[in-house]
Amino acid sequence: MPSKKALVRRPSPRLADGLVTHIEREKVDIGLAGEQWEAYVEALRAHGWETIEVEPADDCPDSVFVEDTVVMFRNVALITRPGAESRRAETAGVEEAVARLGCSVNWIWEPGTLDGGDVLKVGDTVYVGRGGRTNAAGVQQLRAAFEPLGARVVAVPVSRVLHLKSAVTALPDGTVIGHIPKIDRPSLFPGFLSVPEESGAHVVLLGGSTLLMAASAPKTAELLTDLGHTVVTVDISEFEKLEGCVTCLSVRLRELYA
Ligand SMILES: NC(=O)NCCC[C@H](N)C(=O)O
Repeated sequence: MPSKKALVRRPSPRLADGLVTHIEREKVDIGLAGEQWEAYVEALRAHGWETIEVEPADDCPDSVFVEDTVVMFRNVALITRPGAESRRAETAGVEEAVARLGCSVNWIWEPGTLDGGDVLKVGDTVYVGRGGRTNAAGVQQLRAAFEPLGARVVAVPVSRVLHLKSAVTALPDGTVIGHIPKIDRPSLFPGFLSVPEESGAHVVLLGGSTLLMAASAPKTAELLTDLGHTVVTVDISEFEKLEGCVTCLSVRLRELYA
């Protein structure tokens, strides 16, 4: 039976100092962020996910965005080397957490850089965004780690947003969804559905046809509901101010070998 475990990481008290690259900095309400994080974790739990808290990294403002620090393929955890130097200290605690879960651990090495937010898995196809955070060496190392396990790694350019998954994610049937103005090459994705809002491009697959989405994309929620999906929404406004989205607040572990 597939495991439904998800890694999450409590926000740092320094969250408000998190990086912003493609948007204007706005004041983050740290108290509200904490409440929104609890509600996000509760939404995962309510849909059958066992959440595992990675040791907090209070000195790392962006540590709540745990998805960027590790990429899973089957039972292999590829610990990243984040493109932003200020985020590199985040990986140690995550490495410990995945090792404890029995994952086989592999690493991105210098000069490679790669953020988990740049990796979108659709079945055995692994799309990797080559952009501001992930470099060519990082893409090569991802290929070397996952292609021998049966992955087909497809590199795609990303220039308009922080990460590939800021622009596109995928529905349970494999359809890639995205907001066209934010995508460099929509034609690279077979089975593409355009959505009306930028944050509508971000879905977490909770199981079956249930999707977790940000409350900031009501038109897309309506569109996806009309296509027969069940949409669960959470308000993540404080994380969106730091270019975070629903995907980056957890790492879903579906194929643990245990
Ligand atoms: N995967 C993601 O979408 N991560 C969001 C990271 C946001 C953080 N402020 C950063 O710039 O690294």
